[in-house]
Amino acid sequence: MSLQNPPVNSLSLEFLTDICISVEKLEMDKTCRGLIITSSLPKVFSAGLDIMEMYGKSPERCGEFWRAVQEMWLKLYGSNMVTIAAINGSSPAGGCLMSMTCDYRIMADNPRYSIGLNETQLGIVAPFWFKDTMTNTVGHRTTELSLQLGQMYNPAEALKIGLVDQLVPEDQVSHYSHTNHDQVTTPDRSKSMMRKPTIDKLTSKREADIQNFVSFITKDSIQKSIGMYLEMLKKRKR
Ligand SMILES: CC/C=C\C/C=C/CCC/C=C/CC(=O)SCCNC(=O)CCNC(=O)[C@H](O)C(C)(C)COP(=O)(O)OP(=O)(O)OC[C@H]1O[C@@H](n2cnc3c(N)ncnc32)[C@H](O)[C@@H]1OP(=O)(O)O
Repeated sequence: MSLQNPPVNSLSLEFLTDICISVEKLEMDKTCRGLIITSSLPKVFSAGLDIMEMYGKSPERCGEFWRAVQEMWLKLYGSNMVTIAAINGSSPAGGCLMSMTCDYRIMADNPRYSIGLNETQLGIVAPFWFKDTMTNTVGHRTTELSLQLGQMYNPAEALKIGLVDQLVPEDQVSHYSHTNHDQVTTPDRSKSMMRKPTIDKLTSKREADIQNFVSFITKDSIQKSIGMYLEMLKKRKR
């Protein structure tokens, strides 16, 4: 599955819905042995959630958006397929979350790229299931530090903390993803055993999580922070 939503593969409601439909189709295809997620765009795996979906939108729309974010996570984290993230560009926030849902992460060894949960930099708190996914990937202490600082990691740092499993030359990300994938032929039942408690936690609190998101994101102070962050993104470009 090659992500293609220019300019930066931001995860809008529409794009998330497309991703969920694609994953669902693959999940039902008995001939499909697994999934490699990568990006068709240069330099960016995914810029994370589409910030415009969280800025100036109605509570109803925000709720619909958040349900789609949850759905993407539930489908990928709970997938019966062997999943590999072939991270061929930067992957902040929701992009990092998406790659952490996979069984294995291969990243292009380009020091210009970065990956991490940077929500704190936007003035927002990472939701509990983002935090749980990171804890399951890199451990409690690293997650605590990482979330408090909104830390982004270059590939070498990401490998060191275990946020990615392997670094490869930029032009060989696809090759290594397929080679690794071929070595794992059957999805292991230990995957669902390890992930079930985290998945059950969100499933049981799904509606409350949507309500929390909507009331948090529509607050004037949070809208102001997001607006300032958007301005900063645009200025940085010039
Ligand atoms: C009680 C509490 C309960 C619940 C809590 C609720 C919680 C809220 C949780 C919300 C969770 C959020 C997770 C997220 O994913 S938020 C998104 C975070 N993403 C980022 O911060 C990424 C920002 N982008 C970048 O760093 C760079 O763009 C990137 C490195 C990805 C690529 O750099 P490049 O130089 O190639 O491109 P740019 O010139 O920067 O960008 C091109 C245009 O794209 C726009 N852009 C970038 N990122 C986004 C985005 N995520 N959403 C929307 N638009 C984005 C950027 O502004 C440029 O636009 P133009 O200037 O061309 O118009």
